[in-house]
Amino acid sequence: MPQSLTARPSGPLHGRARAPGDKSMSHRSLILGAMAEGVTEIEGLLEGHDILATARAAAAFGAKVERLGEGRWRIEGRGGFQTPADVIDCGNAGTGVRLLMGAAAGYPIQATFDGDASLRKRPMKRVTAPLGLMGARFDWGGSEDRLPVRVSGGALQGIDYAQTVASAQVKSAILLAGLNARGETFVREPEKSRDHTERMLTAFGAEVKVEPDGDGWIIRLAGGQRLTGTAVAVPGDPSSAAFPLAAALIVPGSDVTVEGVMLNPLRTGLFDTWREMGADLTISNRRTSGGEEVGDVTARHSALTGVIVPEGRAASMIDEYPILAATAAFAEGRTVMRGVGEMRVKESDRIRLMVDGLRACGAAVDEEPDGFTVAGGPVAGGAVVDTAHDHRIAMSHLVLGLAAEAPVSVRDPEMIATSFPGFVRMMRELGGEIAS
Ligand SMILES: O=C(O)C1=C[C@@H](OP(=O)(O)O)[C@@H](O)[C@H](O)C1
Ligand SMILES: C=C(OP(=O)(O)O)C(=O)O
Repeated sequence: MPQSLTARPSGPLHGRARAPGDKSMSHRSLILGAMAEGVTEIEGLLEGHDILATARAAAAFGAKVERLGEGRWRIEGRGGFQTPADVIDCGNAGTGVRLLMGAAAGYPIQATFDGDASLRKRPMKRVTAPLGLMGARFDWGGSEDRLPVRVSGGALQGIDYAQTVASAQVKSAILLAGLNARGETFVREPEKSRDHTERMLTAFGAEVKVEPDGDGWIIRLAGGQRLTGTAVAVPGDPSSAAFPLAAALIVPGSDVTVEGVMLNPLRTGLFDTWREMGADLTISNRRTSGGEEVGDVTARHSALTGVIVPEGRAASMIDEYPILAATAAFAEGRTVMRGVGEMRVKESDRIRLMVDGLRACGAAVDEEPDGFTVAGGPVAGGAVVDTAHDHRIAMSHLVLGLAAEAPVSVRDPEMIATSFPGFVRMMRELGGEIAS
């Protein structure tokens, strides 16, 4: 991958593309497959770097992990994790490390987790605190709350845990640990977050009870349940599909269809928001695949209008605010995004990076502690943007550059491969001019 990539003002984007496998479900299919007894066959697995790190971790914990073909993987679990020989390096993946820590905590083993420079900056206590209450021990390698950390697991007790922020990663870590704890585990969420872990645990034979509770729900799981390997079909990732669809919305004359996009309502907040902005977005060929609703999503160039994004929608589109902000720069009026302080603790401080990048491209943006506002208008472009090695920041600015008045370059685009290795090729095939 070159040191920078440049997107040039492009003619209309046209065509059909297939969304890469969903990252959240890909991590979970490997982890549950490794925890289960027997064979799990996965198709449609995302082969991004985050997921390959989780596949290596699954093997290090004792599962037999084989790649059968493109997106086709076979995992033979041993019904438990063994102490790995080496440090578990989760690379850039918050989801990978947090879910794996939860899974590992349930077994009487020790494992040290680490990651790249970005992952080493991200908070881990949100997961280690509840797992600690369950009885797991954590020894921090450097500063508390940051990787590397050694987990000593086993002999856990179920807990009743009320989350303050709706986080699917924290919920999932607790549930995976709870599987091997004594007694019942409860997780209370203030708002609903993605429910792939609950759905997939059920597919692997566990009983998970979910009850509504205000705007959120209570998830309940009895300890001592066994998982049995199963077949998993991973549908397309709406968070990745968002990039070609966004390009179609902002480049005049475009008409792009992304096939096989997962439409779980806890993941489609961006599509709802774009529609409210006036986007011409249609869904066809709705069907069920891998226990999830999927469809083909078509976006056509649209005159967008700024909106106030409801704060309660944040969890259903938390990774999509960067690309929403890029499209908002082309809308008429202001788009207000609040209640998204979580964006500051992702692969980068995504509020700061988007504010800086959009301003460098000539957009008017206001930054707030837990959000930002983008005022739409002509986007000059003509900037070289810092990505802080964050895949979504890189892709969002490249999409923006396709519709700006002058080219936009991004530094350090190699991280795009963590979630969307085929991004540049797909954008080029659709007619987007992106080159090194
Ligand atoms: O559970 C998951 O697969 C994810 C949950 C979200 O993080 P939080 O749980 O921290 O909100 C999201 O940002 C991440 O990309 C994937
Ligand atoms: C936040 C993200 O992922 P993770 O937390 O797994 O690093 C993301 O993909 O935008």
